[in-house]
Amino acid sequence: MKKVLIVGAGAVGTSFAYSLIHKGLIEEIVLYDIDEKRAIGEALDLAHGIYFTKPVEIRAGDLKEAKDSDMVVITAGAKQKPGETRLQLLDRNINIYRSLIPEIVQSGFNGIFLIVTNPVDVLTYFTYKFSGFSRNKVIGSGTVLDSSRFAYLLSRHCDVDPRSVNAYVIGEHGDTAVLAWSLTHIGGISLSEFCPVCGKRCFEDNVKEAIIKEVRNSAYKIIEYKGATYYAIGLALVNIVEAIARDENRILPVSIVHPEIFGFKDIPLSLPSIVGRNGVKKVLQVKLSEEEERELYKSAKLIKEVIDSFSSLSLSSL
Ligand SMILES: NC(=O)C1=CN([C@@H]2O[C@H](COP(=O)(O)OP(=O)(O)OC[C@H]3O[C@@H](n4cnc5c(N)ncnc54)[C@H](O)[C@@H]3O)[C@@H](O)[C@H]2O)C=CC1
Ligand SMILES: CC(=O)C(=O)O
Repeated sequence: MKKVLIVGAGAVGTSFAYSLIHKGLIEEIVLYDIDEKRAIGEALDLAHGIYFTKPVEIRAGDLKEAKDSDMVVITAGAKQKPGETRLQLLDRNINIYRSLIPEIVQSGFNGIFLIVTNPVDVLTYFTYKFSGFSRNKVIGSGTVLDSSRFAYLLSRHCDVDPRSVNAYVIGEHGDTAVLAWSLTHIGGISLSEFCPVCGKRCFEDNVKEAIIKEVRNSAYKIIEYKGATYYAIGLALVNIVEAIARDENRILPVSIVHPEIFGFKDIPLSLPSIVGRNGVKKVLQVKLSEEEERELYKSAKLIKEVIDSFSSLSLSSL
């Protein structure tokens, strides 16, 4: 892949850029921020480190740079204050997207959007609507980060490397995120079979509930302690970009706008999906437990309600 434009050179945008320059996947990285000086300063700081990484050109630029970019990754916008939900950011961040997306499309951009700004699912939906792009080319980072948090916690409980844990969080990247225990495997063994192998019997005693709570509350805790989350999402974004750049067909729980889920039309949420050069190639039909299905329904219903309450307002300005 040749060129990536990062829109928003704040903590998330620059953590992503910092992780990306170590990979040697991209020839050119351009940082754009409404705060022009910030973008120039961050690009220079990163560029001075290229001596120690892989060859890449990194510089600041404007939105016209989208024209020949393969991907535009959008991290611009407000972040949560301590205690604030992701959905509470929508009325601020929708206005940014309403102006950014048409400008990016008008540049002639024809690549893949990767949406990161919160609430990520709802903004993935509005990017899809504002851009007119096909569903597979408008991707939200979705629950890729939540899934890595889930795998990390399981790896610590089960005393195995997180990379040997296959775990998915699906649905909303938010308070209704669904931990899909029934899809979880460790070294190819389902969790219920792994427990007796391990012998610690740690999934008795409400440990499951504690893990669900910890995954859903991770962002709140980190924001309370240090103001924002950015390193893990930066790495998660590199994982998604790598799957696209190398046409890997990697299975990732990214968010796209699904034509219909539970009878709700045009619903953005995350399900395990095959990701390659053209974005999402296929969404997997996963078999969930009844409880997980109920939780996923709740997640879809909430997203639908939020979209409906903003739709007339936001789409009328197109
Ligand atoms: N999807 C996910 O898993 C995650 C999403 N996030 C979200 O990412 C977003 C960014 O977070 P941070 O980087 O920590 O915030 P930040 O405040 O450090 O950076 C945001 C940047 O956006 C820029 N910006 C604002 N309006 C703009 C516009 N119209 N055009 C270009 N740039 C503009 C600001 O100048 C600032 O540099 C937040 O919405 C946050 O909630 C954060 C972590 C994980
Ligand atoms: C902020 C955010 O969305 C996260 O860290 O999950």
